[in-house]
Parts: sequence; C-alpha cells; structure tokens
Amino acid sequence: MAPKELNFITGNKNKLAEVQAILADTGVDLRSQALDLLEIQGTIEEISTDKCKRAADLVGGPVLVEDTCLCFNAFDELPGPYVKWFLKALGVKQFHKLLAGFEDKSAQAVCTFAYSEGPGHDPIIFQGRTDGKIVEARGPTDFGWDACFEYEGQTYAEMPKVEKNKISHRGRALAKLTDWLAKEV
Ligand SMILES: O=c1nc[nH]c2c1ncn2[C@H]1C[C@H](O)[C@@H](COP(=O)(O)OP(=O)(O)OP(=O)(O)O)O1
Ligand SMILES: [Mg+2]
Repeated sequence: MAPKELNFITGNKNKLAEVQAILADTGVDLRSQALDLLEIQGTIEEISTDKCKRAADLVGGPVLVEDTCLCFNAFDELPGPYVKWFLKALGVKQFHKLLAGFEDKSAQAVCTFAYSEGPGHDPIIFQGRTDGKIVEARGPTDFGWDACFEYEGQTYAEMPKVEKNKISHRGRALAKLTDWLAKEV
C-alpha cells in the first residue's frame, strides 16, 4: 500500500534539499531523519536494499533511503557506490585526474531509492540514471562531484537547481517513485 508520508533517512543535507525540492509539488508529505547508515559492499541494488533494511530496523517503521553511485565506463562501472571515498581522498578539484590515462571520460550517475514499510518488509527499488562525462571541476563545489559531472555541455554544479533536478539521476528516480505512489491506493 502506498504510504501517506515518507521518512527519508540520509546524512546528506544536499540530497535532502534536492528531494524536498523535487517532491514539493507532488503532495508527498516528506519527513526526514539524519542517520549515518552502514553501507555494505555489493551490487547497487544489494547496497540500497541492505541500507533500507538497516534504516527500518533502527527507526522501527517505514523508511526511504537512497544510495548514489558514479560509474565510470572506462572502469567497468567503478568507483560506483564507493565514489564517496574517492572524492574524500582526492577532493573535487583533482577528481577528474582519476581518468587522466583514459580516453573514455563517459560516466553514469545512478540514484537508487529503496522504500520499506518497516522491519521485516522487503524494500522496493526505484532507480534513475543520467549519462554524462567527467571533466575538470567547473561551478560551485559544495555538493559532492557535481562540479565534475558534465551533462550536455554544463556541469551539474553550473546548472540552476531546477534544471539539474529535471534531468538528474535523482529526479529520474523520484519520477518513478511518484508514479508508484500515484498508482497504489
Ligand atoms: O547529486 C549528486 N551530485 C554530486 N554528488 C553527489 C550527488 N549525490 C550524492 N553525491 C555524493 C555524496 C557522496 O560523496 C556520494 C554518494 O554516497 P552516498 O552514500 O549515496 O551518500 P552520503 O553518504 O553522502 O549520504 P547517505 O547518508 O544518504 O548515504 O556521492
Ligand atoms: Mg552514504
């Protein structure tokens, strides 16, 4: 059954701000709790599913979580779910150097939401992908790898937020989530 409200569990303020903006006109009642959830190694779906189960157990109720990956095509999809640690080690200004020895700079931003009705309930997955390429940082550097991910000539960081949200991995994943909410009664 579709939930009346969503409790988005994330430790990332920028993610939360985007989710709030994207869901603002959809009638979804969005709540949030900042918890730093342990993330396993595995496929994108396994990581989000496990993260969602952990969140449901911790909160003791329905939860929404999200895991974001940045997949380099030259790296057979890595760093993928582990991008956070590469970004932390290198900083956004040096991030593009990872692909210095490779001609193929193409990458996919992947956002995977998982919703669970509560402890013991299997999570449902909603995924969005956006194709782009890795470039030297341009634009504000306050959100993750936004300044290094170029989509149709502009980095995510150079785009006004509304424009990013229309074409982003997160926007596309949330479109699937809101479709599901609209269909369920
Ligand atoms: O739209 C985005 N544009 C640029 N960078 C982004 C975006 N979305 C996530 N990111 C960064 C944050 C973190 O360095 C990594 C994902 O890791 P990820 O585990 O999903 O996020 P997190 O640990 O910050 O928050 P959470 O508490 O929801 O797990 O990519
Ligand atoms: Mg995380």
